[in-house]
Amino acid sequence: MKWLNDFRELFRRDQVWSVMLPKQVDVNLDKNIALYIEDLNVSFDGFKAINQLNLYIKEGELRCLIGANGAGKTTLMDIVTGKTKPDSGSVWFGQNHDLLGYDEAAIARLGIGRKFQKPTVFEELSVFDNLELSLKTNKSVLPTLFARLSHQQDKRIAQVLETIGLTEQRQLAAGALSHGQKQWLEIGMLLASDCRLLLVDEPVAGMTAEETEKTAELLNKLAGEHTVVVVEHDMEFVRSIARTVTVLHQGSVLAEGSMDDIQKNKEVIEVYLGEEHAEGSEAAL
Ligand SMILES: Nc1ncnc2c1ncn2[C@@H]1O[C@H](COP(=O)(O)OP(=O)(O)OP(=O)(O)O)[C@@H](O)[C@H]1O
Repeated sequence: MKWLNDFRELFRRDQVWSVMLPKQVDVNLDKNIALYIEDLNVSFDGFKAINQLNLYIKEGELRCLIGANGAGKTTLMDIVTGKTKPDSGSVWFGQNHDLLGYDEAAIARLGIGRKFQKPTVFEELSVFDNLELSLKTNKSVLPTLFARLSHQQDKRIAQVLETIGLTEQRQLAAGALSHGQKQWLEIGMLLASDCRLLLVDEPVAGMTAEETEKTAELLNKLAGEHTVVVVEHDMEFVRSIARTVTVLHQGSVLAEGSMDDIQKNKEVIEVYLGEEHAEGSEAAL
């Protein structure tokens, strides 16, 4: 009975109809640059928080942004994610998405995700359910009503659990996780939502030494397949993950290079430790 088989196939438990799938976003990365930031300026009540800032992030790189308090790191992240609109300049994702023309939701749909310092997981829900909620599926009413997890989606969650090292905790309520595990879960939620560019704010604040080490491994693992920008104050951690470090100062890029280069940079030493340390010192950055 062919019609019965066809009917069964159509309503299979793990069936995901095309109407349920989100549209794929095309990001042109031909030039191998994920994020272009040029001549960016933002003032708050006349104070220049971002000042003629230029920054290019390569596709698949892991970049660390450092800078003293007030250097403009958070404001920069706010601009990339659409929370703050700059006074002038440009911000492009790949070569075909002018981010300044998009709102926050549209930027998230492009695959740009942010993890704030404080984890914001759904504490009552299991680790698995948190990830399921983040899957990039069509969240409009009809598909949501009929949606069931497909085999592929199940496999995707299993992959993410493996990547973030929480396979054993999959049924545990997120609220019962340690601080470090919650941070990894939140990174996993960005992965489950098919994030291509991850902006990660102070990931190791409040973590134990062991958790910090695991976080370094995780971020290193993500680079390549994802582009990762990490804002961090913990220099030890930055040294352990960064290939390229960008130092922001008064809303502009002060220096860029390997951690070794940055440590020897006279201007950076002056800014961090004051001029008296600049002479012949490789400051304890
Ligand atoms: N909405 C706002 N209104 C007024 N001033 C602001 C606003 N947002 C940021 N600023 C100011 O802009 C400057 C840059 O702030 P920002 O938070 O981007 O720095 P930061 O490098 O992230 O610092 P921190 O490491 O302390 O988080 C600061 O002097 C801050 O007070």
